[in-house]
Amino acid sequence: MTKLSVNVNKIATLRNSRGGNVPNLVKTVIDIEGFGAEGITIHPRPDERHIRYQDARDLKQVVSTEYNIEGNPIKKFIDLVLEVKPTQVTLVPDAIDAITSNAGWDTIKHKDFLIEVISEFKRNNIRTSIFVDPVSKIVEAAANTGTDRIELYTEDYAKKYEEGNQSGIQSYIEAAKIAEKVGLGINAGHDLNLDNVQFFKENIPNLLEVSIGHALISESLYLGLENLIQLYLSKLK
Ligand SMILES: CC(=O)[C@@H](O)[C@H](O)COP(=O)(O)O
Ligand SMILES: NCC(=O)COP(=O)(O)O
Repeated sequence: MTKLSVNVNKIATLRNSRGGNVPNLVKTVIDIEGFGAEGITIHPRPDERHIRYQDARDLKQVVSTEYNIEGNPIKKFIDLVLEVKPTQVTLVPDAIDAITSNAGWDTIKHKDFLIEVISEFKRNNIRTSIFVDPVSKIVEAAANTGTDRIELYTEDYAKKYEEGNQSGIQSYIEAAKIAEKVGLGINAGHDLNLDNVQFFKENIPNLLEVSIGHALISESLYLGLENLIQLYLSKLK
């Protein structure tokens, strides 16, 4: 069973674009869970361009499924996560000016740092996951950090799948086998969508969770527009 965790960064992006509180992030999250999602993911960035640190606190009051907070473990982020105490923290090595996450951890080079941060979260009973590329030696070394899980960075898979190249899954299959061997749980995310998620799941049977945001929110616009246009037309008759 693979859990679907909905990343709601883009709901916050839309809200922030106008000021005010439309769409209402808290209400949207309650509804997303009501519609069956099994988790909520947020990725507060230091400039708070979408999720604000206060959103992370507000959502803690309403999330009733798995609450996953992703981000680069700078001090401000670590303090926030220790205060909010989500179900899971996912550590991502984001550059400060990154438009979106674009690389996984080097678990060999940053082993000592990761051990230190992960042990602090685990002392506080927060499950940990680290964002990694599907590279055998990186996944193997992830086990030395003490993390509970890895999140496989799926942009490369998604890009190749869109080009019709299904062999992009191979490195993920290898990575998943190694993760299982060294006792790590497996999550996945980035650019997963309605077209590519099933093939990924079918090939990674021990996949515990996917977090999906950008495509899912975009798809919800496309899938909702026809209905909504009819509703507006009926008001304007
Ligand atoms: C780690 C990851 O792949 C996602 O959290 C992604 O980076 C979403 O962040 P943005 O919504 O800021 O692009
Ligand atoms: N961890 C990945 C995530 O939360 C969502 O990434 P994306 O679907 O917005 O690319």
